[in-house]
Amino acid sequence: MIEVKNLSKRYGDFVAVDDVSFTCKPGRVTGFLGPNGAGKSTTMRIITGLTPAGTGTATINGVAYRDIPNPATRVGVLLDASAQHAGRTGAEILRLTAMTIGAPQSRVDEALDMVSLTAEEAGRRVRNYSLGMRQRLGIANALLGDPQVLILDEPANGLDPAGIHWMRTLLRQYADRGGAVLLSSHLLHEIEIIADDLIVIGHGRIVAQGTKEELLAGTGAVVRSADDQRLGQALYTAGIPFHERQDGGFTVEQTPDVVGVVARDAGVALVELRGGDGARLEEMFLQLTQQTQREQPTFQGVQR
Ligand SMILES: Nc1ncnc2c1ncn2[C@@H]1O[C@H](COP(=O)(O)OP(=O)(O)OP(=O)(O)O)[C@@H](O)[C@H]1O
Repeated sequence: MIEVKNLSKRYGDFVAVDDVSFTCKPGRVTGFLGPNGAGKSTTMRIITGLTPAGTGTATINGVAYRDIPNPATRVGVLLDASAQHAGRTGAEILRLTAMTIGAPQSRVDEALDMVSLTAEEAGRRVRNYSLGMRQRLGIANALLGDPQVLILDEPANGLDPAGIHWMRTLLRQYADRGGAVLLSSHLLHEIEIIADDLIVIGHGRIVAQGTKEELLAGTGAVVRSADDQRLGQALYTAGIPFHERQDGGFTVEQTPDVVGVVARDAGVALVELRGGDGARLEEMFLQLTQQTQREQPTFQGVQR
């Protein structure tokens, strides 16, 4: 189990991580979601002892990472898949890690198998690997010591949709055997596919956390009409809170049937009316992303 308590980190006047607390439980895949620069990597670097915390604590099974003897046998870490030695082959990198952490060499083939890298691919130099292959190699490296906890920074970067599904299966099986996984992503859709629990971070602060079902459930509605101005007026008059959506229409804090009645009474024809599954999370994430980017946000599966 990973426990982060009241973690903060400043760089000069800039607060990169601001009073962050969460736990990652065994048997669960926890997604750490936030736009670029939100503070995900900094938090993960603090958990893995690479960056000192300003205030607060981060422990793995009750112990700070730096105090764990032979940590790779307890915690598998992948923070930067591109940081692997480009001149070595994948197999060489794994053999070296196995030697360093005292894992049997037979574990190299097992790890390659787990990430579906073939013997031929493992024999190639890493400089010739695609980003997706580097991610697989990095995960194999993290799994070598048979750890109970995995910490992966943007592991789905460079994976195609089939690769993302493959990763979900791998991490699901790992969690089902009792492992705890913390993985970060700046893509809502990606994390929706892979994670059981979600922690959403923006500007260094946690803005939402809970199970995926809790966060995606939402009781609201998404509505689009032929006359949004009139519909907005009718919702306002009925005292129902709503927010304009980036892509037109509204996210409404009421059930679709109530919204339907308001629209009917106002004589507004609806183009779309559905339950707000994840709508609030999606909106919140869009806003966070927009605040941290100068250009229009574009990320797959959300922007239409
Ligand atoms: N060593 C450092 N010195 C100064 N600022 C830093 C340092 N490391 C990180 N930051 C800043 O802290 C903020 C959080 O960065 P971090 O890398 O944790 O974000 P992130 O959520 O992982 O983003 P990304 O998805 O882009 O990797 C950023 O604004 C970054 O510029």
